[in-house]
Amino acid sequence: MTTGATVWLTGLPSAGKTTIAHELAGRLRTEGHRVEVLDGDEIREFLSAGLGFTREDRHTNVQRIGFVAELLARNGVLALVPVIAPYQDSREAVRKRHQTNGTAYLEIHVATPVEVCSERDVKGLYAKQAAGELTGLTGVDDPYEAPESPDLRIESQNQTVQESAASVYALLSERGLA
Ligand SMILES: Nc1ncnc2c1ncn2[C@@H]1O[C@H](COP(=O)(O)OS(=O)(=O)O)[C@@H](OP(=O)(O)O)[C@H]1O
Ligand SMILES: Nc1ncnc2c1ncn2[C@@H]1O[C@H](COP(=O)(O)OP(=O)(O)O)[C@@H](O)[C@H]1O
Repeated sequence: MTTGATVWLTGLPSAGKTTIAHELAGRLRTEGHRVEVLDGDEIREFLSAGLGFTREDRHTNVQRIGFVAELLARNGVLALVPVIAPYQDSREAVRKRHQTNGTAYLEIHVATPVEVCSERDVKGLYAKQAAGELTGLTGVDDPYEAPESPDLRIESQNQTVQESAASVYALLSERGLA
């Protein structure tokens, strides 16, 4: 069985987490790795149905995803997790769960500045917030606690999608995980 790992991509809405995860997943699958992308939106439709965006609900969401990712990773899957995870203590709890089980865990900060994210505005959330139709948007009127020492920081505004995905791939390779 190949070695699994959780690769958590944290960052603001529209930072590029999902795009990088899918680009990387394609490359890893081509090479024969077993890969799952635990997409935030999908998880919220099923595993976390009914949860909102309060601090408590976001924490619960992140712990559930961390639990599933660890199970997958422990069984040889590369679990790619493009989920905001705005709170340091939530992310730390997920890291600890992996550590306790001896499962590899990488934290990638997709550190695209909020100005760039709000211009990309893939889902129109920044526009909605600006129009007063939405409150509690991460990075605008809700907290985002940036990781202090992630395993990798990606400045997606200065790179192509392929370059960003390649930098995560390089890290996995360096750690003997790809
Ligand atoms: N208020 C608010 N704040 C932040 N994000 C919001 C909000 N409302 C809806 N969304 C959309 O929900 C998507 C999934 O969020 P996550 O599960 O990744 O968030 S969290 O970790 O539980 O905070 C998240 O997906 P991404 O854009 O892919 O990051 C958002 O598009
Ligand atoms: N280097 C890059 N990495 C990732 N996305 C990028 C990059 N450069 C531009 N983009 C664009 O930014 C947008 C990011 O959207 P998405 O991946 O849905 O963000 P998130 O999942 O963080 O909300 C996409 O339209 C993508 O094509």
